[in-house]
Amino acid sequence: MRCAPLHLLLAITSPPRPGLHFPHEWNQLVVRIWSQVCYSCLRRKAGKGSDSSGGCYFCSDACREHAEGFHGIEKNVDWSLLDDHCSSRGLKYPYMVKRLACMVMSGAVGADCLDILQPAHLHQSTITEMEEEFELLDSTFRKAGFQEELATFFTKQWYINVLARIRVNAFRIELVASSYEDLLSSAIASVACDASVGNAVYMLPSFYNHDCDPNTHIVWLENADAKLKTLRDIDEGEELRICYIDTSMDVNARQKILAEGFGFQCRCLRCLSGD
Ligand SMILES: C[S@@+](CC[C@H](N)C(=O)[O-])C[C@H]1O[C@@H](n2cnc3c(N)ncnc32)[C@H](O)[C@@H]1O
Repeated sequence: MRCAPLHLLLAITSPPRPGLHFPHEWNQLVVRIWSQVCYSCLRRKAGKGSDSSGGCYFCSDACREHAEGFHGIEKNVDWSLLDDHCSSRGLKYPYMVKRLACMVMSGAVGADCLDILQPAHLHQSTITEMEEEFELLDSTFRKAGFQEELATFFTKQWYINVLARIRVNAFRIELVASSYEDLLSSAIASVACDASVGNAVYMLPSFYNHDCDPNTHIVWLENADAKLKTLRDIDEGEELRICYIDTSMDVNARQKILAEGFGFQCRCLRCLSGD
């Protein structure tokens, strides 16, 4: 998790303040977890709505068009083995690699589109797990007849490289409820799927470093469009930093989570002062 949960309360009780806006089109990858949100942009389904695209809800024609290429591939594949694998282990990121592979096959993005992002440092045991996941995804695609489309890019190394970048740079998206009914639905969803409606990798926000006393935070109100808001006045030239974890923990707990979850030793001023 990369943003402190505090933003949920702030956003409900105060009107949105102007901030830097990262529109949905800037996302390389958005994957939903909760089915009650738009397949493409993660906007919450209004009322009962209708699933008119093979059980998938799209909030607008624009979203349907945006997803046309990768959805066209995804709906022709039997994902049950991957679903079993991920749900039994609580994994979400393999779904992002799967989505990226479908986007590459449909020509929406290049296979190297995430290469600019910093990868996670991986232990050999993690690489072995990723190799097994690759085999599973590869055979799933092949069973569905996508051999030719995979041939140009889909290798074990590609899978590991992409997943290593997603692990460090993906945001967990929690949408703010806009009505009491929504709030109830969110509560149910949070029990069922860990409060998040999806995950996304954004290009520019991936370059923000972490700080245990951040000067900005990222919020989502309606969909996967992200806003960067300041938490205090920012001096000219000051680096914008967000927090990747819950910063209410003590320095040892924070360092442990950042080392184990993100693979780095935090060198922010708060940590350096031992606070
Ligand atoms: C999402 S990336 C941030 C952008 C990255 N610095 C870059 O140049 O692309 C996260 C990585 O940045 C580095 N990083 C971020 N915040 C840090 C901090 N407070 N202390 C030390 N390293 C940090 C770590 O290597 C971490 O894995």
